Amino acid sequence: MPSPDRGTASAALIEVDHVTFGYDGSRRILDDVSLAFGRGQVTGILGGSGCGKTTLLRLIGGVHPVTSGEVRFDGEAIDARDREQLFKLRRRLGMLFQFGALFTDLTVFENVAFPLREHTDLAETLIRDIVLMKLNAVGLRGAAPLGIAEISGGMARRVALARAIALDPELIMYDEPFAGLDPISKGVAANLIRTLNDTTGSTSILVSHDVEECFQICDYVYLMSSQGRVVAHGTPERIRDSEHPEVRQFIRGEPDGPVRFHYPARSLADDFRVGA
Ligand SMILES: Nc1ncnc2c1ncn2[C@@H]1O[C@H](COP(=O)(O)OP(=O)(O)OP(=O)(O)O)[C@@H](O)[C@H]1O
Repeated sequence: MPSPDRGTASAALIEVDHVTFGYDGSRRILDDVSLAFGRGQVTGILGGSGCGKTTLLRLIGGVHPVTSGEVRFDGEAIDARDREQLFKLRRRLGMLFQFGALFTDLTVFENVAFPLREHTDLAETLIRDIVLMKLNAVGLRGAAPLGIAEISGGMARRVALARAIALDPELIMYDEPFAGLDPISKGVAANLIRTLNDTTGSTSILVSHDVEECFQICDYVYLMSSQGRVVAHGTPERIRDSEHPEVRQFIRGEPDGPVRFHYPARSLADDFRVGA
């Protein structure tokens, strides 16, 4: 079982330390996982559908308490039951949800202004300047007055990105930022994530199925297995060169291998009453 690289752990903004978690007692989603997210770095979490990537982001955001182990933000253990701590934590954290989750009845401008109005007492003129600056950073200042229905999926993702960085978070978590995007929009989104990370000095965690985009922009990558474990971790180069069969299957997108195509089932003979 890999553990966080102790050499970088002290520089880590987030440490997931031997965490086990299940939504209920019947099934473990994460099984004794340890990951470290270096300050100023973009770290990718790759893995097939349902392996617990989004769950991991929720634990970092303090949405659910861990069953065992500890998640630390800047050295402080996150307690999902401590509302005061969570309020402060969430102020330091930006989240880009799967498919953006924008308010469709608000304009592009209003969507980005939303967290500023919710979390600050800034004057309207200052909010206006910040919103336009954030939209400028994602290339959409000119789209400020448009409705969400009037913009493309790729633009919507960028608006969600502008909203995620509105409060200058120290940590930005991206859940499937490339899902449903065409190759050009994917490339634009990937470049933006890297550029925003570097220009704002924040730390980014990127959950994705997209191996190439992830490898292009990440400093470090974790690969999770369907059993809720970390299979491999390292720089994209190291992961790409890995001889581990499950890593190779995932990187090459092979339909069958250590990760089985078939969900566990009774034998064909049993199900079709053959040879009974
Ligand atoms: N709120 C919940 N209550 C119970 N089970 C859940 C809940 N959310 C997710 N799960 C289950 O936990 C497992 C992991 O889900 P999760 O969304 O973390 O996976 P994922 O790796 O992010 O998948 P994907 O790549 O498809 O988004 C899945 O089997 C899912 O059905």
